[in-house]
Amino acid sequence: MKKSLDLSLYLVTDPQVAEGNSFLEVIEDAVKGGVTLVQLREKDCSSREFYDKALAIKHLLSSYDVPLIINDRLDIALAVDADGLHIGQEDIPYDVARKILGPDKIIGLSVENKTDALRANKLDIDYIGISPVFSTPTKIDTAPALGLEGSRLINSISKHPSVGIGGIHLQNAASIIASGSDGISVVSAIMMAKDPFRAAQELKQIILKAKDYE
Ligand SMILES: Cc1ncc(COP(=O)(O)OP(=O)(O)O)c(N)n1
Ligand SMILES: Cc1nc(C(=O)O)sc1CCOP(=O)(O)O
Ligand SMILES: [Mg+2]
Repeated sequence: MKKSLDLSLYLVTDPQVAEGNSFLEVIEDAVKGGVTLVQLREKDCSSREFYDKALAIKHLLSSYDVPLIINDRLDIALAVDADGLHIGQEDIPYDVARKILGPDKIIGLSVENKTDALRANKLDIDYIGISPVFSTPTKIDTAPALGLEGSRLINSISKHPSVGIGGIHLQNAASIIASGSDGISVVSAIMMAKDPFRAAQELKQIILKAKDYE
């Protein structure tokens, strides 16, 4: 059965964490602080390392009932029986991913402009990542930043739930919800925080408050 999806606070991992913190502890603290979904994103490691990390995180998240999404790698998602896969416009096509993963897995797709959003409306995806809302040093090969206007436009034409991604932190998290998204997706605001539990807790409070105003 497909895991229920709460996009409110979506943590996308990065192997780099603040000094003194360990990768798995950051993820666990962030989940304890209110993260509702975790994506394992690895760009520079071996397949074996990716697999081992995915297995460890899956084990960790199973006690919190938080779904694990794998970035890019359909093979790893299958190998660890992850809850889903996130694909971008240059990744494996949606149809192939759905055919191999089946109807019970979560599939997320990055949407970088209006055309992507209209195409995505024809797909049975579970959410879109509005990509990027603000520019970010975390990922340098992004499409141009959409801004809040772009995020609002995409949400107005999309039939799918959405998260904003790119440059999101405590000060602008509420504006993402106000632009019509169901949640925020962050890397550095949690992975690089000295206290990831507190960072997640503060972001979550802001999101829940912003949702109350919707
Ligand atoms: C939630 C979410 N949204 C967008 C992305 C970006 O995916 P993609 O464009 O495939 O880029 P990479 O992350 O693979 O570099 C994402 N990962 N998560
Ligand atoms: C993984 C990712 N994808 C993006 C996109 O726009 O598609 S931006 C991004 C990194 C977001 O990192 P931070 O929260 O540190 O700004
Ligand atoms: Mg990708």
